[in-house]
Amino acid sequence: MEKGRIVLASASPRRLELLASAGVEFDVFASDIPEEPIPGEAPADFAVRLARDKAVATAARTEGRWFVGADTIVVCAGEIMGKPVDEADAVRMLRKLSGVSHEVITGYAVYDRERDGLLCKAVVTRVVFKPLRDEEISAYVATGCPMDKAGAYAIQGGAAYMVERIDGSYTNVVGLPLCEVVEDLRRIGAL
Ligand SMILES: Cc1cn([C@H]2C[C@H](O)[C@@H](COP(=O)(O)OP(=O)(O)OP(=O)(O)O)O2)c(=O)[nH]c1=O
Repeated sequence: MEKGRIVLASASPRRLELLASAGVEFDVFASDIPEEPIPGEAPADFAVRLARDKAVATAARTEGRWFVGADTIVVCAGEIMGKPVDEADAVRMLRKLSGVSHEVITGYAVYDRERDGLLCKAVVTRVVFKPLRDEEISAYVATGCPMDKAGAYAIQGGAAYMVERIDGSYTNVVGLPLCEVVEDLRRIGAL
């Protein structure tokens, strides 16, 4: 694989690690896209729109052929949860997730600059949390870990023990549905 042809449009260390773990060679270029849902926008459409914007905006700013953008959101009882704005917000989100089922949606997009082609998808994983005690929530929030995670938790970190069940892709929850992304990159000739 010729280096520099795939660009991951992300500042997320999780996405970088996941894509690298699949043996894909790529460059990284962080995008800076405002993340606000349009009123009435369906959650999956929102995640895909952001993923597309990240990929396309990055293509305008740096060299490369294929640009991969992604966005992960948590959806619980109709609420789209991005990253918490502060610790109180993280506590609120974790209380809401306690003992119930929610969806983690990662939208991803691959922009092919040479063909001006765009591939976009959303992958959904269902996650069920055990009921959380207030002390568990406050201890976890005090670690600081929830602050840069959608839904205020990291399944790969301190929240692993809170997860009772998961139905669907695990890497999708961490931030990039690896199986699907690698398959798509192969299909479009990027790998
Ligand atoms: C639910 C969950 C989310 N997350 C992370 C993945 C994403 O990094 C983050 C959601 O924020 P995103 O806005 O999707 O991504 P980002 O801002 O971190 O990076 P970029 O936009 O530059 O690509 O939450 C976990 O690491 N573990 C989890 O279990």
